[in-house]
Amino acid sequence: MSRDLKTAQRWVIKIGSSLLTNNGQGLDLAAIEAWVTQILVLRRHGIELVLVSSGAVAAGMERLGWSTRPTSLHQLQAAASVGQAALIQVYEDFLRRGNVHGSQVLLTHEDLQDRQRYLNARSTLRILLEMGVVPIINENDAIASAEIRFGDNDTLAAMVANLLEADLLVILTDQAGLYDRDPRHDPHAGLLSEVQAGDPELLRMAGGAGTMLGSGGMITKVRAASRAAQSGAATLIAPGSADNILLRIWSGEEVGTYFRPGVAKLAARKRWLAGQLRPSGTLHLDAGAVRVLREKGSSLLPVGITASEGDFQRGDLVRCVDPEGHEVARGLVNFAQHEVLLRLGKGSKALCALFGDVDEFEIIHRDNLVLSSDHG
Ligand SMILES: Nc1ncnc2c1ncn2[C@@H]1O[C@H](COP(=O)(O)OP(=O)(O)O)[C@@H](O)[C@H]1O
Ligand SMILES: N[C@@H](CCC(=O)OP(=O)(O)O)C(=O)O
Repeated sequence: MSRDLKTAQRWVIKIGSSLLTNNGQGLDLAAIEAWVTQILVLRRHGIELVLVSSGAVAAGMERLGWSTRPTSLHQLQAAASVGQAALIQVYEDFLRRGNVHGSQVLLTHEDLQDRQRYLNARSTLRILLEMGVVPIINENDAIASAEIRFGDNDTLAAMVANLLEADLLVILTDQAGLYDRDPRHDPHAGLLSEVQAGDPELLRMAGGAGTMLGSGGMITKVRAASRAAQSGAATLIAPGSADNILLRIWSGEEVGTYFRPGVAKLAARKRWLAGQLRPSGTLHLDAGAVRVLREKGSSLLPVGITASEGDFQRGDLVRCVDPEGHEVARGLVNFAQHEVLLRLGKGSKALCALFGDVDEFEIIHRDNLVLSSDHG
């Protein structure tokens, strides 16, 4: 069966507005407690979890005593700003029961478009996961203007799944999954158990938001599944209010709609990386570096680099060539050209002597490195 979720190590879980609120009147604390309790169990099973949570506007409206959702952007932003604090507090309180910390990460579209900010967000999230923290992500509503908004959190969650190369994107919503037509409008709608991410037919089945609370509806979820598949993640759209839903997903129960990513994760990831950008520089490697890259799949360290050409910045794509000038790999650099030049050929001791306590040695991390034979 293709729903082999036991091997999924890194999950992004998106909880939608339609689920998080008590009919728009503040947050549904009992529901949040139930998800966090399951998240704590999953963590004990070694799963890394990132939450993408909506609910800031609804929580803010309650705190401010507003009974109807404002229409002006600035009022919505003000409500989100007040509510975001409440939202994080609620998650943190429940997580603390399991001795786990939550952290707040607020993103705008621009943060993930700009390569440098993209890499910074990626590094921070990775460190948080290494530390065992559960990052809780939302759109930075207070400052996001119309042009730089994600708008719905489905898109944001898919981009986070790409960013972290998650294995699984779980989109919890107020329906049992994706139906062949909107079940709110047609009682004969049939639930789809398993589909292929990126199948254009699915977009015709998916409609807009079901309630005033949600934004995006199923269309943005179906698109999110295609986007997540680009870096090899499977997506599951599942009923967030069903009992123990996250644990049932983990145990392999066939709930919700499963979107097969189509290609193997590594192949997808490599195609994604290789197709992303044009190389803006070249790193010349010595024979030892070429060997460990090829044979061990190692990260590229400064010690194996003999020369660096081009005008690249942190996050840019560069080519890596062997002593004969043949391309052996491509990857995203952690340093700009002038910083690479300072590090050329240096081992960790020399780097520490120069830069003090260094926490990032790799010029290209192995997850950001694609051997040239892999992408043809
Ligand atoms: N084909 C479909 N299958 C299931 N739900 C659909 C479909 N088309 C539209 N919808 C609507 O999408 C809604 C979920 O999206 P949305 O309201 O944005 O929720 P969320 O806040 O969880 O993102 C459902 O309540 C449903 O009415
Ligand atoms: N960022 C907004 C939520 C946006 C939103 O409603 O998205 P969705 O849950 O996809 O319908 C908030 O926290 O209120």
